Amino acid sequence: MNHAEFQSQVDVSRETFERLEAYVALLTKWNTAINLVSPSTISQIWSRHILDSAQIYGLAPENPNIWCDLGSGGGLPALVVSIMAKDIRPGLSMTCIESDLRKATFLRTVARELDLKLTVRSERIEKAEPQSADILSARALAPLNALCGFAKRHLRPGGVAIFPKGENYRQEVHEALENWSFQLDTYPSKTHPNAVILKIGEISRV
Ligand SMILES: C[S@@+](CC[C@H](N)C(=O)[O-])C[C@H]1O[C@@H](n2cnc3c(N)ncnc32)[C@H](O)[C@@H]1O
Repeated sequence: MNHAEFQSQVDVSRETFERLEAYVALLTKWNTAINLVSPSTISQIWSRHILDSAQIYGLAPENPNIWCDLGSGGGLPALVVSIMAKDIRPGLSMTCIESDLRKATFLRTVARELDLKLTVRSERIEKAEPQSADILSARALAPLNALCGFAKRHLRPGGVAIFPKGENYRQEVHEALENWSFQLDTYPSKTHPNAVILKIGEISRV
């Protein structure tokens, strides 16, 4: 995908697009050794992964300071968000919690090469020190019920969680509401016809 094609979907500067290209090159290179994304999706990496993550950034409230991404894997959406924020929200600091040591090394390598304000905690989400994040994200990590428990630990009061979900999201919301109450906004995904992005706040146990 070139800058003009990407720009037609998400408004980013040429410098930001070039950083995204550098990230895609590293992800593609490392993916031969570590399974960061499914190898079958590498040929559609821009639509399946980069645009999919970029739309999460687009739903973030104005001026967050602390963004925490859980189960970051190969950096989706954490690295995409961090790259997009670099010039326009320089105050944003990203923390990734990723227990797999090799993936954590990849995240740190990209952050260093692209000079991103990003910290990696290679530990379990359940054990990591509470992050008091303004925004929490998690892509392809766990059912919503479990994500609400993670959010309770790592989101500050008044913070917002952004979770992309597949077509079974209604069932996940139904199950989560047995244990949690929350405020929910649902946005259609721009990259998958039946997928959505859930934006959740005011999470508390029922
Ligand atoms: C399916 S991958 C998704 C990765 C990335 N978010 C994406 O969308 O491509 C889930 C990731 O979460 C990490 N993970 C799963 N459970 C975890 C836990 N309890 N604490 C920390 N990391 C965890 C795994 O190591 C894996 O890298």
